[in-house]
Amino acid sequence: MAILEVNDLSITFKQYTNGLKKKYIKVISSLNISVEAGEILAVVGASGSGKSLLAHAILGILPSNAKVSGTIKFNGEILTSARQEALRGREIALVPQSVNYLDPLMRVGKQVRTSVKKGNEAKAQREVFERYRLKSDVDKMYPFQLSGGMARRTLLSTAMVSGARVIIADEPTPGLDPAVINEALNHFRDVADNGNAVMLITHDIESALKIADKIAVLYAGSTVEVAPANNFTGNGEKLRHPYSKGLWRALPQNEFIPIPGSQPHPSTLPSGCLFEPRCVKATLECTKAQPVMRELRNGIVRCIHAT
Ligand SMILES: Nc1ncnc2c1ncn2[C@@H]1O[C@H](COP(=O)(O)OP(=O)(O)OP(=O)(O)O)[C@@H](O)[C@H]1O
Ligand code: NI
Repeated sequence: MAILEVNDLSITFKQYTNGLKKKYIKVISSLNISVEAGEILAVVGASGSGKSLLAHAILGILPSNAKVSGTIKFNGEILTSARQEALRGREIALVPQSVNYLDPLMRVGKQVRTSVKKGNEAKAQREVFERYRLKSDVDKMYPFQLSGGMARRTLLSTAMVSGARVIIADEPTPGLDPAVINEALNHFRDVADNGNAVMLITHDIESALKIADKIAVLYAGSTVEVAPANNFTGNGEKLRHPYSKGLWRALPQNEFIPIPGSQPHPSTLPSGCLFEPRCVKATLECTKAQPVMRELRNGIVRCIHAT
């Protein structure tokens, strides 16, 4: 059974334009993902595709002007806001994208110790800092005294000591040196191998492929494909969606040819398939409705033409 399951998630923001006119912007539409115990799901997609909002929706930390529909389940049970609050930091932990999430007024060693829910706090904190190469003088520092990389390693440590069943890491590694990136990736693999689930949000498909079991590709606020990691190979011939194939081929180590056009802004989404305006396979049918997610060759895809 999936530990974490997101079904048909949509998020709309209510905004006031000048003259106090209300405007609704749909930033996530009909998004589906699930992660099983023992699994790492990597979530990839361009900037603005909705990766962080997905993470914040699961944690229940969206801004108050966000309207959410669809269901999010943890351990088979619906995550209500009361449950989200009870589980946050205990059963579901976040490695936030921004280092501003550190408490500016608390020494970082203490911040990490506070996250330890079981066992010896001091021991767990020192061990995780050793793992991330943070010397003992860092324990007593305040966030403003840390470099960007040290702050990231502190955020990683905070989530890793929590003992959570689900770790959601939102771009956890930018600015870290390759040895520490590898350490963090191996640590995620260990956490998953111990029967937990990891959702790794990243721009770095290459790194994600080293450890992930499945990759979910987001486009303009929706999932277009979820595929086993080993499908990201060769020319992308094993992938199902034209966007996933394009994203894969656009990598510098592959053909390095970008997909023409750009991802639509949430305020001007196409009415049919969200990728239709840029898709070489598009037909009139594609402009009519957003395709549903369907199973195909051991993965899922949102495209009527995928084979
Ligand atoms: N509070 C908000 N109000 C209105 N729109 C928002 C808000 N927060 C995010 N958005 C919009 O929602 C979309 C998705 O944002 P999100 O931060 O989830 O993207 P992302 O995939 O995490 O991008 P990145 O890779 O740059 O971190 C973007 O178009 C963004 O402008
Ligand atoms: Ni983000």
